[in-house]
Amino acid sequence: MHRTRIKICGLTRPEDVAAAVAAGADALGFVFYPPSPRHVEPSRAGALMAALPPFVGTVGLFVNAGVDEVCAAVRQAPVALLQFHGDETARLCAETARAANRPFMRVFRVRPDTRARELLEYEHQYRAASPLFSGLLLDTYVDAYGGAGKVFDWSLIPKELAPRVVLSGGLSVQNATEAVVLVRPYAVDISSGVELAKGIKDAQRMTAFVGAVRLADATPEKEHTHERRT
Ligand SMILES: O=C(O)c1ccccc1NCC(=O)[C@H](O)[C@H](O)COP(=O)(O)O
Repeated sequence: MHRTRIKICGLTRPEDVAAAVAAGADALGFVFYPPSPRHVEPSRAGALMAALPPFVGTVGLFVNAGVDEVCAAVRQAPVALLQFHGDETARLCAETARAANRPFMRVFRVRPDTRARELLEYEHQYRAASPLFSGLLLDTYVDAYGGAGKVFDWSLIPKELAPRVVLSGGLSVQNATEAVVLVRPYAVDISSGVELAKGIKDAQRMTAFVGAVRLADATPEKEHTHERRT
């Protein structure tokens, strides 16, 4: 049985970090994008991370940050993985990841007219650009950069790509089981769906979300009702 990994993103408070870990999150995300209401200073994120037990992954989310900015952030908050959520080119991701000495995830923001082939080519492009590329995170395209709680059409994800992707965008306690049963992604990522307010997480919703994903993991494989495009 596949165990879908779970990342909870946009943590800003020690009590939320503790609750996310208690809920069973595999990884925690810290938003290093000052305009975001979920922004944390790297020094604060470093302090939040210092309280973590072993085997909990940490991710630093950046939007169009410069190489120096990313390197300075990871010195204060030694996240295990970078997440590039803006318009960073493959070359810039490769250069930044090398300078920061960290693997990275690239975000693709899916639009209604995104084609399956485009997703596969995008993944290929980033994989070819750097050995530090660790995978694609699929989020929903919105005019702002993210954490908007909007779902995209999961049937756009090619079947061969699904087991490698991190699925995000508008996931919630209500839709998590369906999303995981339909897509069978490597991992899921949630932020606004487990919030009381922006940057303030809800312990009960985090626990319920993890439970909804585990329910999907335990649900036997069946024919996908969504037709996958190629
Ligand atoms: O959270 C933000 O404020 C944010 C700002 C800029 C870029 C990305 C941002 N968040 C992305 C995420 O938290 C997740 O990776 C993911 O997109 C899930 O978001 P949600 O739809 O709210 O669950």
